Amino acid sequence: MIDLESVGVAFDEFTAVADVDLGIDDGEFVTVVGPSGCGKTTVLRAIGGLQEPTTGRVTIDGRSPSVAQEAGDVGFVFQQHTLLPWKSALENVVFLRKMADKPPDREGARALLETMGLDGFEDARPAALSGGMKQRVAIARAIHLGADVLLMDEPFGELDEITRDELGVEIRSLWRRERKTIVFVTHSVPEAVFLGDRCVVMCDRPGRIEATFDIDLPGPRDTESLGSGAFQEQVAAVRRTLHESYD
Ligand SMILES: Nc1ncnc2c1ncn2[C@@H]1O[C@H](COP(=O)(O)OP(=O)(O)OP(=O)(O)O)[C@@H](O)[C@H]1O
Repeated sequence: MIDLESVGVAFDEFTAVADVDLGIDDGEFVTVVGPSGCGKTTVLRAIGGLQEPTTGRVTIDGRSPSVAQEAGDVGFVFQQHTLLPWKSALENVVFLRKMADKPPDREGARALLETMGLDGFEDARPAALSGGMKQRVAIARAIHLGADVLLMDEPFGELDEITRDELGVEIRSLWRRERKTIVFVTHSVPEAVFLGDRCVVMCDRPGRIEATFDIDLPGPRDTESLGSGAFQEQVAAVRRTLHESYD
């Protein structure tokens, strides 16, 4: 369980985030959407122990985020893939486990790369991979770490729309299989609705939670559901909230 209690973050005189209260259950897929600068990354960094809150507190299973992170229980996937350029795809996936002092599992890493559609690219260096493939490696690395909590900051932000949609479907099926807790930050309302079981809408000045939506879409989520009426209605409701916050 991730718990944010009255979390505020200020940078000198500037309040980036104020009064964020949010509880995230184990195994939940939560998306955070809002305009640029509303504090989404700051909240994610506070959850991951990369940003100390100025007020309030964050706990992960009762521990401070930095303790959870050092134990290898929190994995990150950023917009920029952050792979090591001199290591192969496979080595990039396995090395974080080494850093976290977890037992090596090369076969597990290989199988994960295969699941992510990277069969045959295990020995390729990042420079030889497309943007989408690099992000697949970064996601495989975070999952292979064995972390229960995955924090994702616009991981598909630099990808074309079709690759985004496909990776969205893949990340949902990985999540269903692995039952990780995922917190996923995005600018894109359709992406937030498609991926999340719960969508947290943030607004700015100062950054805060404006509303939370339970996303209920019938049937499995695949690229077909992007055209469904239920999906469009949920997207419209989130958009309305974002626009109203500007009035
Ligand atoms: N280290 C920092 N020092 C000073 N100000 C910062 C720092 N980090 C973030 N900010 C400010 O805090 C606010 C929130 O930033 P943050 O990156 O969390 O927003 P965001 O919603 O993730 O934006 P984007 O979608 O553009 O990535 C912004 O106004 C930003 O300029």
